[in-house]
Amino acid sequence: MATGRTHRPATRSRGIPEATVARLPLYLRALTALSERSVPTVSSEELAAAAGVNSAKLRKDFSYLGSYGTRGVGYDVEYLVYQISRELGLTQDWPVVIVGIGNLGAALANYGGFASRGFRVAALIDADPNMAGKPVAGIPVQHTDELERIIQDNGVSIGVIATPAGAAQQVCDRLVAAGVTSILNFAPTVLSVPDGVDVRKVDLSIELQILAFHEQRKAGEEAAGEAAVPAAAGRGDSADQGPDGDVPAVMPA
Ligand SMILES: NC(=O)c1ccc[n+]([C@@H]2O[C@H](COP(=O)([O-])OP(=O)(O)OC[C@H]3O[C@@H](n4cnc5c(N)ncnc54)[C@H](O)[C@@H]3O)[C@@H](O)[C@H]2O)c1
Repeated sequence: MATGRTHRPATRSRGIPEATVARLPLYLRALTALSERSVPTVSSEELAAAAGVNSAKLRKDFSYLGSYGTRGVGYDVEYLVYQISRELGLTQDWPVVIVGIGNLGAALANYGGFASRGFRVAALIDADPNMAGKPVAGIPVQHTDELERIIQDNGVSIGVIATPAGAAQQVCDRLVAAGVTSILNFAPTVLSVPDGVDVRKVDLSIELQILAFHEQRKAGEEAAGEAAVPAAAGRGDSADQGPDGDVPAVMPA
């Protein structure tokens, strides 16, 4: 999915630009696949192709990590997995709470990809008293009355909001007051948060709208009988993957 920006400045820890941070998960996903196939080294071109990123951009991104590869050999896959995981803070376990366990919240709770990437679902929280105690993905749903205690007991710093839009700001305020400093917001609303709290917004309908824009443009070009537009000039090697180039589907908060 595609990344926009958080409420943090464009440049963050140790001078790594936000756009580079947004691409690190793409490299990590490609590198993990190579690691699972026991591939020891990879060239910047191969890795860039696997991650869907331009290779010059990849080399620049890795230079921020102090990783330059070896000429004629490429990058050491296992070391890069470690380096990127460390940079992203994935070498530690992150307890996450999901608030709003409807269709989307339940689907997220059932998604195995969080745990395998170090994000443990510590609790599922919903305002519906009829859901309290019912297991979703093997975890009993807890009532919102318990929200503050759950956050504190589990040392949760990351919250996922999957409530209706009208409830999202209030849920956000409670999460922040209880100590959450990073929020992944699926509700179609703009959240306001104090300084120091990062919000990332996921909106699949916006991604579809961007694709619709490109579809419309392609149709227009065909109708005008124009010569085929090279991929890099038309939708771009990155423009079709998100607002910030080759980055995942999360929008600015
Ligand atoms: N970002 C995306 O791409 C995307 C995709 C699908 C849905 N959504 C959004 O995700 C949200 C959830 O969608 P859904 O289909 O799962 O809805 P849903 O109605 O199935 O579930 C919402 C859940 O939130 C709970 N809830 C309501 N108010 C609450 C509160 N104050 N505190 C805690 N829980 C509360 C409800 O009891 C319900 O269980 C909606 O805002 C929807 O627009 C976003």
